[in-house]
Amino acid sequence: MILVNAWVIHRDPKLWEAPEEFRPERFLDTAMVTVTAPLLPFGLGRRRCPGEGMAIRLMGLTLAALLQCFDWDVDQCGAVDMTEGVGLSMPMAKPLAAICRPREFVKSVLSAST
Ligand code: HEM
Repeated sequence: MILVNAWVIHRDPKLWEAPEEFRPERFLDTAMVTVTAPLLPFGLGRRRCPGEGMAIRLMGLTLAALLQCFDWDVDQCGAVDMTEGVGLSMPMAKPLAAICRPREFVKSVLSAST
């Protein structure tokens, strides 16, 4: 069996500028999201994730709906601790405690539909 170490590829400074920094804006450059980019969130080859198309289409919509419909808060200090824990799916070292409250327009939409 051959296992591809995506963790190492995603942190290779020869492939990525400042790989340890969270810089989502690097993907605004469409050259970064071609099939030849060293980015493997959905795996590779014959066992590559079959849900990729669905996930790509739904992620933006889901995130936009969560931001549009709810006000979000994290714990008292207002900052998210991004320290990585240990595990196959790279959990957070300290689980995120977030509070979401429906925005006013969501409450009225929901109460109108009952
Ligand atoms: C952000 C969303 C998702 C990510 C990052 C993701 C990532 C992955 C990865 C890394 C693999 C392993 C690929 C490999 O072995 O090389 C995988 C497998 C798989 N994914 Fe996803 N996935 C996502 C969403 C989905 C969705 C929405 C579905 C189904 C509706 C799905 C269904 C599957 C299935 C069935 C496999 C196993 C494929 C096999 O072993 O042949 N995934 N996914």
